[in-house]
Amino acid sequence: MAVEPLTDQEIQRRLEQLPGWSFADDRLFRTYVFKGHPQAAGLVAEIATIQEELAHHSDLTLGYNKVGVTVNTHSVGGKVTALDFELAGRIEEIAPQHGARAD
Ligand SMILES: C[C@H](O)[C@H](O)[C@H]1CNC2=NC(N)=NC(=O)C2=N1
Repeated sequence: MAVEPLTDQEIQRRLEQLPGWSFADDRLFRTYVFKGHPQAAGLVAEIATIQEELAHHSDLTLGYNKVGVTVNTHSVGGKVTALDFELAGRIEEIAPQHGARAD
């Protein structure tokens, strides 16, 4: 499957379906906040599994009770593609199960 950078217009359209996610500097990003560290780390572990399944990987930061997710597509020079939205959507589906809330 050929993957191509999305236009800014298409990115904005897709972002409307992903509350909490932002776009800047050719990246999609979001921060989740948790009750404590085990919950935050649990989300990171499940994201890692999804990323292996999709063969698409975000940059993750794990703090005490926060997880930061940043993603773009390296193979097109670091632009946002449909693959980034697919990963973001998958993360949104599972984050509530870890007690995630908005930053
Ligand atoms: C071979 C492997 O699927 C590729 O290197 C994948 C791995 N994960 C990736 N992740 C991201 N974010 N962008 C990529 O282009 C990418 N490429």
